[in-house]
Amino acid sequence: MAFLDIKGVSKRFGGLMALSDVDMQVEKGEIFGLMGANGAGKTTLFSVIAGHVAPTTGEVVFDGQRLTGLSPSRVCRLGLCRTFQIVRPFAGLSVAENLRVAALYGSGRKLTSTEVAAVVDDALEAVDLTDRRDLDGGQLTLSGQKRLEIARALATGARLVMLDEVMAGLNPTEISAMLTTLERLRTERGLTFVIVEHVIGALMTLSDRILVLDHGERIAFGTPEEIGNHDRVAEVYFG
Ligand SMILES: Nc1ncnc2c1ncn2[C@@H]1O[C@H](COP(=O)(O)OP(=O)(O)OP(=O)(O)O)[C@@H](O)[C@H]1O
Repeated sequence: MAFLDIKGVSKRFGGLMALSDVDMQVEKGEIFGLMGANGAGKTTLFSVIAGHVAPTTGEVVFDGQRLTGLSPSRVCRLGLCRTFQIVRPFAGLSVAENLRVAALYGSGRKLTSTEVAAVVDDALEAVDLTDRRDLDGGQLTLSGQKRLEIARALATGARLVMLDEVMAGLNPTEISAMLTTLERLRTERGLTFVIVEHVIGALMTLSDRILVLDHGERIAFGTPEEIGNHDRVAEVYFG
C-alpha cells in the first residue's frame, strides 16, 4: 500500500467542482510534485489531505490510517504536516521559540524540556537556521521564513511534509539552496514530500513523479520527462 493513498477525492464548493475524482499515490521517501495552473485545485487537495477541508467524496489514507474526518492537528500528530503559501511565523517569538511551540504542541508526544531542546536544535540544523535561532521569526528574510515553515513541520515529527509554494518569491540562489536542502532531507532523513510549486524548473528538478491537475481533474501523471513531453500539459500551460 502507498504511504499516502488518495482515492477518488472530489470537492464541491457550491456549483464548482474544485476536485473531481482524484486518485494519487505517494511512496515513502518520494518527492511528489503537484502541478496545475491557477485554480486547478492544488491547494484544495492539500487542504483535504491535511484535514482543513472535508472532501465531498473519497478518502485519504496515510501510512495505513484513514485520515478522512480527522482535524488538522490529529493529522499532524499522525506524521503528516503541511506548510502554507503565506508564511506566518509567530512574530515576537524567536526562531527557536517558534520551533519549541511546534515541538510541544504539534507532535502530541509528551516531551521533556531536554527532548524539546534536542528537537529544536535538530530542526534548526535540518534547514540551516542554527545561526539565526535567536532572531525574531518575523525578522527573517522570506527565504528564512520558508525554511522556518519546513523546520516547524519537522519539529512536530512529520514524516510526510506537504510544501505549498516553498520557492515562491525566492531568488535563483535561494531556490538552488532550497533544492539542496530538500534533497538532503529526503536522502538523510527519509522524509517524504508532496510539493506544489509554480517555479516549474524547480518542480521538475526535484520531483520523482508529477501529477497534473486541470480544473480539478487529473490530466497527466508521470516522471518529469514524461510530463515535459505531455501534449495535454503543454496545451494547458502554453495554449
Ligand atoms: N473555500 C472555497 N470556497 C469556494 N471556492 C473555493 C474555495 N477554495 C477554493 N475554491 C475554488 O476552487 C478552485 C480551486 O482552487 P485552489 O486554490 O485549490 O487552486 P490552486 O490550484 O491551488 O490555485 P493557485 O495555484 O492559484 O493557488 C478555484 O476555482 C477556487 O476559486
